[in-house]
Amino acid sequence: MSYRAPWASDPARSKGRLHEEQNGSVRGPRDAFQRDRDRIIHSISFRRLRHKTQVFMAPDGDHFRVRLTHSLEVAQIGRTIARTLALNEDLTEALCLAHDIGHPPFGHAGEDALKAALMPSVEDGGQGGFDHNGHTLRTLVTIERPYPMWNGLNLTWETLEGLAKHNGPVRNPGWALAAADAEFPLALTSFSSLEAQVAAIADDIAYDNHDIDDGLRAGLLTLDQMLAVPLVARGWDDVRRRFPDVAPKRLVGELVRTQIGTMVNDLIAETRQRIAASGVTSVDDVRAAGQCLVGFSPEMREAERDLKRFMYANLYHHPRQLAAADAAHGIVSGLFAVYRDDPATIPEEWRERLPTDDPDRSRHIADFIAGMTDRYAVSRYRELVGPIDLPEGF
Ligand SMILES: Nc1nc2c(ncn2[C@H]2C[C@H](O)[C@@H](COP(=O)(O)OP(=O)(O)OP(=O)(O)O)O2)c(=O)[nH]1
Repeated sequence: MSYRAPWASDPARSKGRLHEEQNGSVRGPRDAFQRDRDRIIHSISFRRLRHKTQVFMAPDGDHFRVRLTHSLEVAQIGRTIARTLALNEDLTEALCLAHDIGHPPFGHAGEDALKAALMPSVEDGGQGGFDHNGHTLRTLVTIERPYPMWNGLNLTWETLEGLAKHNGPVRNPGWALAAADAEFPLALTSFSSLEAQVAAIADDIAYDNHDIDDGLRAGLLTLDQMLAVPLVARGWDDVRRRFPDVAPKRLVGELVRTQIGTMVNDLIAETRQRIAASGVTSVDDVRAAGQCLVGFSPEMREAERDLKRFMYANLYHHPRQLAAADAAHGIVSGLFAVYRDDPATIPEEWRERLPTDDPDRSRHIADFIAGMTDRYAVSRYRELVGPIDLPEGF
């Protein structure tokens, strides 16, 4: 379409889908990337994100982010950036909405437990390890089964490619990514489209900011403590100057809004400059550019790194979070051991497809566990293993 930049992804020029589709009558007016976005929204894995940990495990408070609300905030930020840069909004949105679909229950703690259960080295008898980005591809290509004729959502090459390269070009794909790439080659070593680069950085902008909001809400962070971060201190000065008579606790939302706006504006200005300087004229040029064209200015990159360092030290690794992560690790590894030692405990739908030998058997069990929501994992653990006292922070 004419309002899109020449370096934007174009659905009319998509490299297509793995399986040919002939159901033209139900296709309607949507283009390929709109259909990808809609397939993701209608998938079971997407719905399950509503009960999967972002930072706080199975949170009781209705106002804390979970993977679903995080993904929606990422999509909102991604669409704003894509529209301003005249990129394809639908592809950007599809990538934002799907980027966390491979997360197991309990976020990083659940992932660590599955990593430990599936030893990485296949040569040494391991099962190929576990990684949430690789598992996003595996979920969308193999595990989701809404169609009668093939496994997976049969998404376009551009959507799968963007998800595979969420963290940039991939030199050493893990097991799941290599398997997806073997089925539908995704040119893993080149750079991704600008839409995928936008989705990746929209992810960071969203969680950098909403985790401040949630950390304050949970009482694990204080505003005074946060002012040690230069980016936050600058935002806070700006907010206080604009609203000198408003009580500080009423201004947290304004601080988060201001900071998202500052990061988005910095990103757009820097990206415009990089695109102009690179001389790219097509999406193929973008993939061959040898660098990420979407990015923060050097000053903002440094400021954002400082913020992340602070958040790891003070929120993500807060003693209360570490205790919750320990308990979550125990739940996931406990479930893995039960299902492996006593396959009769696996629900029929998964048991009837259980491979007879390792590593396929362990992988199948990990697929089942990775799809669980936090609350489903807790309830299965209580039923199959025994009572568990969940620490504060669960
Ligand atoms: N509770 C807790 N949360 C964490 C930890 N590490 C990261 N998080 C939270 C912070 C963010 O909200 C979110 C970022 O992790 P993601 O898996 O979404 O992104 P990450 O950059 O780790 O990987 P990705 O970009 O998806 O490849 O998870 C942790 O060790 N504990």
